[in-house]
Amino acid sequence: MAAGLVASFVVAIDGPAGSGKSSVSKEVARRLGFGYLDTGAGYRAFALHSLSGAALPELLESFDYQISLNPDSQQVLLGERDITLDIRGEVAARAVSAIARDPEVRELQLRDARSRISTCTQSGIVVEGRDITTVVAPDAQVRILLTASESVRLARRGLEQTETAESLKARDASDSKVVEFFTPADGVALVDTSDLNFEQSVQAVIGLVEAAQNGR
Ligand SMILES: Nc1ncnc2c1ncn2[C@@H]1O[C@H](COP(=O)(O)OP(=O)(O)O)[C@@H](O)[C@H]1O
Ligand SMILES: Nc1ccn([C@@H]2O[C@H](COP(=O)(O)OP(=O)(O)O)[C@@H](O)[C@H]2O)c(=O)n1
Repeated sequence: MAAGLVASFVVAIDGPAGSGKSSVSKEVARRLGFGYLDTGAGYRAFALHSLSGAALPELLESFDYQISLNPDSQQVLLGERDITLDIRGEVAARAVSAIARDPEVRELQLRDARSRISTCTQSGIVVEGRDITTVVAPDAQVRILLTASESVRLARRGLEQTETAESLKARDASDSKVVEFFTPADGVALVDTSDLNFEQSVQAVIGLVEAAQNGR
């Protein structure tokens, strides 16, 4: 375990937008009875927080953020405000990559994610984002890079209609300058979901978890 992490069994999943990280991680967590942490939600919440126009030191100081670790009911709060739906919108998507480039914001999110992992009361937790396998939980028992071809990812997002193709491509391009999530780091398993349906993707991840649990 990396310093500060005490949660029992950690499944770390990284990958670009639309690869299936959130939906697959949630379902894996449900089936295994694990907690689920969407670290992108923290960056998206900070992006909405930054729209107040305050300077960065003040934004870092006043960021009051909560997220549940329950895969069946993900509630996100900024202070008293419920931003569960707002963080998925185009406004947050357009603002988030610039925010995610700032080292102080990344440090705050790193501490936040590690603290949530360490307080998870389930037997394990699935944590997904861009730098989980490399920075947040490099010593996780299972480390996976979930990918899919760009056309497949755009089609999946198109079906959801949460973000334009241009915005998603710009976000991936900007994000990949900050952290590497197209090529697996040493010891990270690559799961390409381009030709897998949802259930096959879930099974691929569960298979890797079971192999690690059985010491294979
Ligand atoms: N392997 C898959 N096959 C088909 N659809 C998938 C698969 N994985 C995810 N999806 C669908 O694609 C959409 C985007 O997935 P999502 O989990 O939000 O990706 P990410 O969190 O990586 O951005 C969702 O509607 C999800 O149900
Ligand atoms: N571990 C993480 C998670 C998200 N992020 C940033 O937060 C944004 C939103 O992440 P997300 O996981 O909600 O995005 P999707 O993959 O769901 O589209 C990303 O575009 C990155 O800018 C990050 O930098 N590091």
